Amino acid sequence: KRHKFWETQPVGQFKDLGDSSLPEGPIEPPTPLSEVKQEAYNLPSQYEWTTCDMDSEDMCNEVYVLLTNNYVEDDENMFRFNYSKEFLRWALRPPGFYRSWHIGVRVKTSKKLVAFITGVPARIRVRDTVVMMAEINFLCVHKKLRSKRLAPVMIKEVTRRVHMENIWQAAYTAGVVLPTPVSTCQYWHRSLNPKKLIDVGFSRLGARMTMSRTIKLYKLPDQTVTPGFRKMEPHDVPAVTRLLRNYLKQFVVAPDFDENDVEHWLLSKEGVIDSYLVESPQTHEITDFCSFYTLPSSILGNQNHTTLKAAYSYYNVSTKTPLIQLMNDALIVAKQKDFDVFNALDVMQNDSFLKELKFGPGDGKLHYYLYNYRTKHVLRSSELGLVLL
Ligand SMILES: CCCCCCCCCCCCCC(=O)CSCCNC(=O)CCNC(=O)[C@H](O)C(C)(C)COP(=O)(O)OP(=O)(O)OC[C@H]1O[C@@H](n2cnc3c(N)ncnc32)[C@H](O)[C@@H]1OP(=O)(O)O
Ligand SMILES: CCOC(=O)c1cnc2ccc(OC)cc2c1SCCC#N
Repeated sequence: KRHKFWETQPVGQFKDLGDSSLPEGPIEPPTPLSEVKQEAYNLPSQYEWTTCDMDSEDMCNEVYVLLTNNYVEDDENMFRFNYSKEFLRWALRPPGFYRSWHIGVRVKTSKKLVAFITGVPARIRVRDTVVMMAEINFLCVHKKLRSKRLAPVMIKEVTRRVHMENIWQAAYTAGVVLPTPVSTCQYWHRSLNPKKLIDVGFSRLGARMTMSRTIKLYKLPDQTVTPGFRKMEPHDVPAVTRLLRNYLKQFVVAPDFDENDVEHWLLSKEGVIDSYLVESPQTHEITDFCSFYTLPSSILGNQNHTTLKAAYSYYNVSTKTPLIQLMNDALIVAKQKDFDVFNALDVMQNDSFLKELKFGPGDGKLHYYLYNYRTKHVLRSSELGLVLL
């Protein structure tokens, strides 16, 4: 497949696969800041760049509406991600964020927002090297403006703005295969509301299974079972940071979270992120942690249901409680909160609980990418300690 744009970019190229003489690390050196292009890339004449201030209710709403109608759908067009405004504000304003990296494209005449791309700064460790990167996300072009090569311009513009902050690497995920994945993961789904998943056509009644038998199969206890299992609170940030930093050391690629990052990314926020921990009733030590984020999806073309309430496994650490028991408690809490499905990638040690907790494999893959950073080998999904939103 010809990748006319991606072949021009400092990313692993398919032709280089297998060439193990190429060293791990940056593909191109930084450019002197004085040589970074100062002016924005040219858009087709009827469009203009805009910076989307997510603090502004109106702008945040415009972004929400664009994504709600034009963002990612599954291959069968059954679902479309429906990130909430609160989620977008959370995802786009971590410590050290740049408003200039929240980039929109408007129609000059109508001022309608028709495209969007974002970056947020993140310290990402690759093996023993911590690299300042931009996490790129929410790339979206309105359905009516597709296949006009707008995406490469959006990507070059966010690259330019990231370069202006003296950052030269990026991390991103996509369901499409581009040059060249550092790793490829699989989605897994655990039904919490099997009747709804069957109604919308995602799941099907198993052979020789009745609906009541299926509901019984996925039934969960009303209460969590682990002693000391509770919601994370602000005063837990130092202990959770220690626990998480130590746990993430085992993975080849992982965020280098400090206390500020943990406070932003992992403290519970109603309807956005839920985080729990196990505090030993005897020693009051924090021994385990689990978290999931809330990402609903619009259900496309169904008479009885409009929204799928989905929880997505985020970061989980088990040092005393068996991971299977910890994650079963996460399922129990998600069911209590009326989620329809609990999704997880086969990253980190998730493979150890997926089948036993009755997750089923999805048909979608998620490819992980680094920009301007080569890894010696393609990584196994269990070597990934990074979850992007
Ligand atoms: C140092 C800092 C560096 C920062 C930047 C790092 C890199 C960040 C990269 C971005 C990371 C985003 C991560 C992220 O947001 C998470 S992945 C979600 C992406 N968004 C969607 O799928 C929403 C629905 N689809 C659309 O809005 C459009 O189809 C999009 C906008 C996706 C493409 O618009 P279009 O109208 O359908 O297509 P053209 O404009 O005609 O352009 C075609 C070219 O775009 C390439 N393409 C298609 N999908 C892509 C994707 N998901 N990543 C990268 N490239 C993608 C494609 O291969 C082709 O290039 P090629 O000819 O070389 O093959
Ligand atoms: C019921 C299981 O599927 C999903 O939860 C779901 C929901 N919405 C989507 C929107 C766009 C979409 O595009 C790839 C996929 C989904 C999926 S499956 C992959 C995400 C996970 N887990």
